[in-house]
Amino acid sequence: MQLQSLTPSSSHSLLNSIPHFPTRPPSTAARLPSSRLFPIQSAYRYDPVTYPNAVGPSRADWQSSCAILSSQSQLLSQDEQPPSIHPSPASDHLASSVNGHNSTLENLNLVPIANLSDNSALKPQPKPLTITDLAPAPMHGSKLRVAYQGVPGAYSEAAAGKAYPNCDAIPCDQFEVAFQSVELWIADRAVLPVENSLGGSIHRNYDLLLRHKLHIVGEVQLPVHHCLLALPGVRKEYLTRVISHPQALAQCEHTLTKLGLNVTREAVDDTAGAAEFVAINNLRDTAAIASARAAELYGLDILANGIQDDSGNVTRFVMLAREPIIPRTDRPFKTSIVFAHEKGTSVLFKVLSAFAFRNISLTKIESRPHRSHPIRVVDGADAGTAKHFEYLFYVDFEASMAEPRAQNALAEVQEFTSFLRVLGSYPMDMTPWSPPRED
Ligand SMILES: O=C(O)C(=O)Cc1ccccc1
Repeated sequence: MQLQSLTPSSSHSLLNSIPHFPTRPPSTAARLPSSRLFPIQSAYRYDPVTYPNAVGPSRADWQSSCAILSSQSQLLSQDEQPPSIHPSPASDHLASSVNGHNSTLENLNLVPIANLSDNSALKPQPKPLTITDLAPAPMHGSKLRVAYQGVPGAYSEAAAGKAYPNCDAIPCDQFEVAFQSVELWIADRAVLPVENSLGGSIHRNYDLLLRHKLHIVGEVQLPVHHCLLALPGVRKEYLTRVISHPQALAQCEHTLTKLGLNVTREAVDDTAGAAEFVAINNLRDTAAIASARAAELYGLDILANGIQDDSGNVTRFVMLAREPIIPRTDRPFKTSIVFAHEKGTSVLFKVLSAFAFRNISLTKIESRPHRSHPIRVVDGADAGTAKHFEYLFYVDFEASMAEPRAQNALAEVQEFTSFLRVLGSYPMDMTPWSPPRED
């Protein structure tokens, strides 16, 4: 995997290219003049002496820009339609490209038939689209851009690299920004941690899946190997505080006590961000729980290695895209759904029996209270009415939506529920992994 360590100039060219990206017309936010993307200074000063291995200021520029995009995009309607594959009249002037076919409206031959001259047979004809042109694929060079929440060295970045070797991993300061960078065609995929073998489900991220229209197109399971990191020369006895992502703190709770540390725990947004924070602020009383790679990037020492309470600590991440993938049956697939019903509890029993009856194994079931926020249940005309549900149920099952048994199960589920959404049908991560050896 290649890190998104953009030079200032490449960072600018990335953002300057936003108005020219898409085959599909970019949204209002993406069409902002690029000059409006750079009024904000970096949140911190990049100091190459303090962190020789850290990424440069361009990452902060990138994050600032994402933040601007994020705030701009909140002005857009929630119900904005996904951009159409055909350029709209307003964007006819834009050169567009379909997976490497550089094209304007004319040479894509999308003009009305009447505009073709009689001797059109003599004219060079456009190259026909092939099936690969229609598949969701990166629009900007051969590298997939994968947005993740956190800074370089975060586990989500490693998950992006496992799912898409050779991708450009793009750090975002919030999950919301990672989602929106895909929705706005700045990134091709977003990576989202959803559950951990020790800490359980990451509920907030399930809620995000529902608030956005992205589709799950893949999953990866990542063994997570935590380290205790501090500034060079700092000893465990000097520590009064340990900071990290709440999941990482939970996963190391017992080991921290066993190490004899008398420290307060403080939660921050991501593990590598904690390491960066210790380094930037030159904190000699604070350690971070993060990866060995974060130690290397931010110039910290590893005081203790493999401090997770369970050596079989695995986090599951899902990969999100604007378009669903076409489900197949030639390899194991998983499907994720979310459903709700206005009243009555027997619906859960009925739904589960729809799967049991067809021998479809469930790998996950999660319920989320959902009293305060109404969900818009869209009808055929895409109008929709707001409905309040007591609980939402998230279910993962081991079948592909290309299989008749899965289709029949969902047809039945639909009969019992008032709200049903397929979050995605995607290949299961079958890679074997083994816990790292404890020394
Ligand atoms: O903070 C990170 O590095 C993440 O990617 C989230 C996370 C935190 C703890 C375990 C796995 C993923």
